[in-house]
Amino acid sequence: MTVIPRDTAKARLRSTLRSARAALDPGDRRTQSVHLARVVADHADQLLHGAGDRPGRRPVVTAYLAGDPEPDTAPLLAGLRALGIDVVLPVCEPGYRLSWVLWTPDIALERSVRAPVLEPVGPRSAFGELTGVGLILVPALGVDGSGHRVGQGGGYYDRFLADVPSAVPRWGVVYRSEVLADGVIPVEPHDQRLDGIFTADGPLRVRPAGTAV
Ligand SMILES: Nc1nc2c(c(=O)[nH]1)N(C=O)[C@@H](CNc1ccc(C(=O)N[C@@H](CCC(=O)O)C(=O)O)cc1)CN2
Ligand SMILES: Nc1ncnc2c1ncn2[C@@H]1O[C@H](COP(=O)(O)OP(=O)(O)OP(=O)(O)O)[C@@H](O)[C@H]1O
Repeated sequence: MTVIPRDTAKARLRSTLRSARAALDPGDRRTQSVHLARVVADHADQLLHGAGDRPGRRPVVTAYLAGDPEPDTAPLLAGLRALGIDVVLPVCEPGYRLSWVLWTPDIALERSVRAPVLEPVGPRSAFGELTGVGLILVPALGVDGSGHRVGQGGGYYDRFLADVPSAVPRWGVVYRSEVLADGVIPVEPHDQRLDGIFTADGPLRVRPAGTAV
């Protein structure tokens, strides 16, 4: 099981954000999740750049299977698939690495042995084995206006994003109250910045397109 430090400024912020998220009204969470799915579907195309320009091949988005009280990604996954976009989902591997499984609506799910999340059961690929990935959707508890992110604390996405070409856009998915003021998130050297934030209110680009990490 993932070991997470609890006594740092970031750990305290994580804990505050977790409590605030859990305190959101469930109806509001559902409504925001549905709006979020629409926002992502409406903007995926322009973010995907040339990822779909491969004859006969579908563009690919990396997403994730949300667990309560994260914004529900079920409508989002279905919405992307309805647009002809392949969605891949993460599996937690040893060493805080992620592998990826192609999502289908009827895919079997099982609880991860490494983190309290559900994972798809199916053939796994390393990110480098995937072709056509044009957008990375990143789970977060909060993101600030410079693209700094607080996640669940495993460091899975910081490690993953460090190895992904910066040309592939990486966008956080949060409730609108989780867009934080600059300076609130303690930044560490390993932290990977995001290019933008999806909320129910729309896309918010926080770094100019093409900026190097
Ligand atoms: N839906 C979802 N899937 C994901 C992530 C995520 O943030 N959300 N991850 C993003 O990296 C990875 C899993 N990472 C995680 C790492 C630790 C915890 C975790 O331990 N959470 C506990 C807190 C334990 C504690 O308080 O110490 C919890 O939620 O109760 C959750 C996810 C990959 N899959
Ligand atoms: N590229 C990396 N190489 C080595 N260790 C890393 C790297 N990125 C993060 N870590 C370690 O992972 C741990 C968690 O990092 P952090 O608190 O930033 O997680 P997080 O971004 O909130 O989590 P997650 O990405 O799983 O949602 C820290 O102990 C950090 O040192």
